[in-house]
Amino acid sequence: MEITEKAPAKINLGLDVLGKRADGYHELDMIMTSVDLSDRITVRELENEQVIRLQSNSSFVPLNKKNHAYKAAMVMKKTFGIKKGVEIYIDKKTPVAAGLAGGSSDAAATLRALNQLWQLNLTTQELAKLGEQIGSDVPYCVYGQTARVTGRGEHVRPIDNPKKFWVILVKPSFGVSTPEIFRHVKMDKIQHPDIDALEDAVVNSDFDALLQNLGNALEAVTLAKHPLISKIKERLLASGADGVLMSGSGPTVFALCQQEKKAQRICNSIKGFCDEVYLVRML
Ligand SMILES: C[C@@](CO)(OP(=O)(O)O)[C@H](O)COP(=O)(O)OP(=O)(O)OC[C@H]1O[C@@H](n2ccc(N)nc2=O)[C@H](O)[C@@H]1O
Ligand SMILES: Nc1ncnc2c1ncn2[C@@H]1O[C@H](COP(=O)(O)OP(=O)(O)O)[C@@H](O)[C@H]1O
Repeated sequence: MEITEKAPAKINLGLDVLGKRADGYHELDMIMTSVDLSDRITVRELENEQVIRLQSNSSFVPLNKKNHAYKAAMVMKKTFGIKKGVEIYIDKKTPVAAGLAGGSSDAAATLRALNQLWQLNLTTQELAKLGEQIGSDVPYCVYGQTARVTGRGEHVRPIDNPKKFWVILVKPSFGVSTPEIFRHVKMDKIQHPDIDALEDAVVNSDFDALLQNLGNALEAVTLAKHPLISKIKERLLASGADGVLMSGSGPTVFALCQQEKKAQRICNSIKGFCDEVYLVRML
């Protein structure tokens, strides 16, 4: 038997850093949303073998136990004492180390797929709880859609039926290490976005208020190391984008648009400036 699950990329419409915790992680307050740029995870039972075997079309993902999909399978096997082997194929579409949670989403999709393959009947909440062992973004990726996410990333409150916008993703050619960006956070320098106001804007489908309240406390930290991100933001604004922001710890920048034609125009004009540009929609 073989099961395929989609692993959509996420963007952070808002990200606030509230403080550093005793365990070294940071307390966050975020509004996250998934977009229709997705990897595909296919799991297949291996006969007479207990191993977790990984394959991918991408040379950018580790094909070993460091892979988030591998970790997800290992957590499932250990937690439920499963003695079966599995082959996991990662069809990679989301750029790696981009602030789009590609690896976390692969882990979440692997949890969902193995839940079916091994007939475990786990709920979304139970899968998200298992996801905490793999990475901070995995619980959100188990839920997907749009959500307010707090704590280290383990508290996920879905926001129902938000209005869907067009999203232009612009990924510079370099990647960014999330731990390194968090290491450079100085709490007394952080600019705090208003995440309550942002949630109200999302709930009320108020596009103007949404644009006013887009904000990412990590943006200034990553910008200081990578000035090209500022240039991309300027270019997007000059091309007519209404609101632009860096996603997560970066370096991907996104722009939001209500109309497809305008989004297409902005997308075309930024393509000459940056190689990796995607026109997608909120899920
Ligand atoms: C910043 C965010 C925002 O959505 O996204 P990305 O930029 O990675 O996509 C996430 O919080 C990233 O989540 P994830 O990439 O799963 O992080 P983890 O693997 O758990 O942690 C990697 C490292 O980031 C730091 N970290 C992560 C989460 C958090 N709440 N506080 C932290 O300080 C820690 O140094 C940790 O060792
Ligand atoms: N399935 C996977 N897909 C992408 N990256 C992975 C995966 N498994 C492990 N990684 C590693 O995780 C790191 C972060 O990758 P990714 O999840 O794409 O970034 P981000 O958290 O910035 O969105 C990379 O260094 C990569 O080597």
